[in-house]
Amino acid sequence: MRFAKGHGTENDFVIIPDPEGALDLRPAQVAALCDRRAGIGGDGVLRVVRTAALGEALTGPAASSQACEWFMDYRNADGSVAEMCGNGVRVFARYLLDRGLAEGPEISVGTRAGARRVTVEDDGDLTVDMGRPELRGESAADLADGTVRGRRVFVGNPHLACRVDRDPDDVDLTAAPRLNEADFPEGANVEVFAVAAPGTLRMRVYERGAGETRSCGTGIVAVAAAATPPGEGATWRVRVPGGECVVFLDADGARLRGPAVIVAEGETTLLDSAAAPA
Ligand SMILES: N[C@@H](CCC[C@H](N)C(=O)O)C(=O)O
Repeated sequence: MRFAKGHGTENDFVIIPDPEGALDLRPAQVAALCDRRAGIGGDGVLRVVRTAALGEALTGPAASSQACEWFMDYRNADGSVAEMCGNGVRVFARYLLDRGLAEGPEISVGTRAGARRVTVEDDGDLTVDMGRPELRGESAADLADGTVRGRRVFVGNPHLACRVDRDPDDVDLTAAPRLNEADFPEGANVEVFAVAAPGTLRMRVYERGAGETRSCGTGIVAVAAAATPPGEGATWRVRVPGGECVVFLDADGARLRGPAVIVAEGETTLLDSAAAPA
């Protein structure tokens, strides 16, 4: 089976081309591909499938994806399915463009959170229309070194964006955050962030289904939305351990700009990981 490897601000993905939807990618196989010692290694898998061949009902928020030629079937490193990935969709678009499977400067990618328009910038960065982040009240997470409080933000997938009054590097993210299940029945990605300078945020993230990662595009949008006074627009630079993205917020929603690169390609065999559910 062919694969490619790519990343956006070091949020890294195994890309599996499956244009005709021939693969039945099981969670244990995804976990094996993402294993950093026994596999290729990645925070998730991007299965590249034609929307017409997906074999999955696209209803609710996903319905607008029906109009897209290509669908990003996103899986977390533990094999679970996620609705959306802000870094992944840029890497997915880069893969389509590099392989001549789509033509820029604008392409639309189907996701379980709906269609996402990606624009190629002159310097090679990609900008994604991320829709309107929904701010939904407060919640808390228990971390290894204490409790953090934050805003629940929905960016197609669920987030708890927690502003902390210390350097995010000093927060202990070694253990999975414990969340209020009533607030997050499907789990959530947890961000800790602080204002580093006017217009600049610093953020770290513990991703649902992947653990601490070096970046999370939807998380970057979530903290930008949480840091912006209600009803106002804003532009935020958001620094993460793996680099930097920019978020533009206005009445139409959020746009996420950042890099995306393909670093390798090759062949692999689909194996089951003993660590993941079959
Ligand atoms: N890294 C991604 C988010 C991937 C999905 C997330 N772990 C979830 O389960 O919601 C991003 O760049 O947005």
